Amino acid sequence: MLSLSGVETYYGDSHVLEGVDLEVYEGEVVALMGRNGVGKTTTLRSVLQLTPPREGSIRYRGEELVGRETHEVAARGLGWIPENRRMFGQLTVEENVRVAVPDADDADAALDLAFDTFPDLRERRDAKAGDLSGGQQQMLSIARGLVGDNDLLLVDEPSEGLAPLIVEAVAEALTEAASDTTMLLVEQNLPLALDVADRFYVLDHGTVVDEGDTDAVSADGDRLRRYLSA
Ligand SMILES: Nc1ncnc2c1ncn2[C@@H]1O[C@H](COP(=O)(O)OP(=O)(O)OP(=O)(O)O)[C@@H](O)[C@H]1O
Repeated sequence: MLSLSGVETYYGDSHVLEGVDLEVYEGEVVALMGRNGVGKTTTLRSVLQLTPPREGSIRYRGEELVGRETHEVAARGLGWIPENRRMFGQLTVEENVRVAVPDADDADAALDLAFDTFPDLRERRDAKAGDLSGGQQQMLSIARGLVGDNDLLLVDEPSEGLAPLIVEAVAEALTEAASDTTMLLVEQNLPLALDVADRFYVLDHGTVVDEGDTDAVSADGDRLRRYLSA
C-alpha cells in the first residue's frame, strides 16, 4: 500500500533521512521506532509531502507521491494524527470532530464513534478544545484522525506525555481503528507499539537498522531496547 525507497530528506543543509526503505501492506499496523531526533516525524512529513524528499520514491497504491502537493496526498485517503495535537482551539470538542468528517451526513455517527472511544470527550463536548487538558486534547486529536475516513493513517507518538490510564484508552482506540484502517505508527512506548503493531521498523541515523514482526521482539525485548534507550 505504501512503499518508501531510498528516501532522503533534508531541512536546509541538515541531512535527516539518509535513504529510508520501508513497506506498509494493506490492513497492517507498522510501528516506526527509534530514539528522539532520528527522523521518525520527518518520515511521516516526507510521506505527506510536508517536507518533500530530495531523493527517493514514495509510492501509495503504486502511485508516486513525491512531487505532489500535500492536499493531493490527503485526497488519496492518507490521514495524519500529528504529534503536536493540531486542532481548532476556539471551536468546541463537538465542532472539532464535525469539521474532521468529510461528509456532513456522517457527522452524527462520527461523534458517536469519537465519544464511545473516549467517553471523557462526551462530557466535554461543548468545551473549547483550547480549554481541555493535555490528555483530553490528545484524545480529541486521535478522535479527529479516526473519524476522517482515511485508508492509511500516519500516527505520530499518540501516547506522548499521557498518563498510563489514558495510554491504555489510546491503545484500545488504535487497536479498534486498526480493524479497518492501515496504520504507520510512530511510537516510543515499547509496550504500546508491540501491543498495537504487527510489524516494526527501527530508525537510527536516518536509516532503517532493524525490522521484523512484533511477535518476535515481544519474546526478545533487548533487541529493540538497545536502539531505544538513550
Ligand atoms: N523544521 C525543522 N528544521 C530543522 N531541523 C529539523 C526540523 N524538524 C526536525 N528537525 C531535525 O531533524 C531531526 C529529526 O527530527 P524528527 O522530528 O524527524 O525526529 P523524531 O525521530 O521524530 O524525534 P522526536 O521523537 O524527538 O520527534 C532532528 O535532529 C531535528 O532536530
